[in-house]
Amino acid sequence: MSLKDGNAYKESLKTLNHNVFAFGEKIENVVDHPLFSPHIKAAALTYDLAHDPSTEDLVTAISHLTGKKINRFTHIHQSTEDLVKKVKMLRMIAGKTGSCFQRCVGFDALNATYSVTYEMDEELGTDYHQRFRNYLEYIQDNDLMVAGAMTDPKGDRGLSPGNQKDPDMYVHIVEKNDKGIVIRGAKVHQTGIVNSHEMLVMPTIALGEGDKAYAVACALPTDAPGVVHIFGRQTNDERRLEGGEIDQGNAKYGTVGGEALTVLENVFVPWERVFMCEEYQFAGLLVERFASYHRQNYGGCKAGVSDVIIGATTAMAEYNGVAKASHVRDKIVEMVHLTETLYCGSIACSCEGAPTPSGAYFVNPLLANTVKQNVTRFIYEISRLSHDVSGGCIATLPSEKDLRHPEIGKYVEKYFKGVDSAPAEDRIRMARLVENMTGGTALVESMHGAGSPQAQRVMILRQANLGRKVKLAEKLAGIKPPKS
Ligand SMILES: Cc1cc2nc3c(=O)[nH]c(=O)nc-3n(C[C@H](O)[C@H](O)[C@H](O)COP(=O)(O)OP(=O)(O)OC[C@H]3O[C@@H](n4cnc5c(N)ncnc54)[C@H](O)[C@@H]3O)c2cc1C
Repeated sequence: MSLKDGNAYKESLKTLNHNVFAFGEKIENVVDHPLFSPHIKAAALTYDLAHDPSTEDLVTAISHLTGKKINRFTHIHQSTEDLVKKVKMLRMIAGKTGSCFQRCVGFDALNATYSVTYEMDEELGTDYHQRFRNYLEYIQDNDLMVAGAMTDPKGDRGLSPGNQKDPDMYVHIVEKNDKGIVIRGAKVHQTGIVNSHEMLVMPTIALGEGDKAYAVACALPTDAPGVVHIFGRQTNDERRLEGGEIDQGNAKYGTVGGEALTVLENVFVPWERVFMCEEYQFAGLLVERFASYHRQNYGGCKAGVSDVIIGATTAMAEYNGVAKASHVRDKIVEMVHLTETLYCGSIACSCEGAPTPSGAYFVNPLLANTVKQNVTRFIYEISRLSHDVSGGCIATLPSEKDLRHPEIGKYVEKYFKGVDSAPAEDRIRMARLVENMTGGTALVESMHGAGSPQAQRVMILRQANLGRKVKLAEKLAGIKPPKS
């Protein structure tokens, strides 16, 4: 099958029979629904750009399984060049959407599961890797969008999965039979899942022997029987239902990815789609590998999003007549500096990547975790600077309906005008874009997406090799190692 374009992707979603709820209603057609369509357009762009001669080098790759041209979002990294191209692709697409286009989670889940199943088989004599390769070929050949389903609801965070009062707080295996397994529980914050074809389930945390029922990795269609998706609310999402476009800020592509709570109510998964079944010893490795790939992304996509925020902030400074003020220029420089620092980290962790035993390339995990740690701070600072320069109107503007109103529209236009050369509507549109990209849901994604800050600090400490650093210091200080 050939590479899908955006339209073919959207049409393919219409054939899904999935169980999606939003605002207390069952949604029959997510593709044409105003709540979902911005997210779907963002994902569709990842399909269209594979056909654009100016972007196809980044957005396509050659499958190492089949030798066919595939969408990069279904590719297994074969070199550090592939890792670098991933980051460049994410920045390029985010610059066009100004929001999340959702496909990196599944991309990272595919890469992590690929290498970890290989290592499991080597150590345990299982046959998960070949199963996974068959699944991957199916995904690549049909150019499918895969959601990466890691995060469990977790209930009481102070208790392990098996000690929760409600066992469903982590996805677990409730039955094994000759045909497959039955799983139960839920995954939360699932980016793009209502417009994905498949979901790849992974454990959330490292597990001990007592929790082996929770050691499960498997793939299932998003419309499998027993799967229910409950779409999450976002800041100002009801503006999509009002008609008009200015008040949405980014009417075409929305905010963040469109996340859902996905309930798995006794879902059957055939053995050919099961890639971990009780091998608790490998849960931690799968989590860490996925997390590092995912943290690599953030200096790519967030740099692309920041490019748009910097552009919007610069434009606001011009509309306000303050673009030449030295403090404003300095704040814009700081925004650029923070953005490029994020990008440097993502490029560096890619260049410093190395092959895993499976042959798939993995990022440098210390640098990848450092990037994501920076994102939890820098995007907040970039947004703060944007708020500073743009002015209070990003929080107080009247609605588009007031702007268009026959009686009072003239006042909105008159009193929200800045410099004479720019129409008031341009200033209002840009202010709404800043509002959309720098507040609420958009900010929280930078904090918790790909794991909360402490999760990165744990990985940073583990990777930091403090012993080597102590030895460097001891040598210079003239401290002799103890005689053995
Ligand atoms: C916009 C967005 C998109 C996302 N997309 C996806 C996705 O596509 N797929 C997916 O699988 N996940 C996704 N996530 C989930 C993301 O990985 C989680 O939000 C993140 O791992 C944090 O988990 P949590 O939200 O349950 O917060 P919590 O784990 O509750 O964290 C809250 C605080 O509690 C602390 N904490 C948690 N547990 C402990 C503990 N045991 N001891 C001490 N402190 C603790 C944390 O460090 C943090 O400071 C997404 C999240 C967001 C916000």
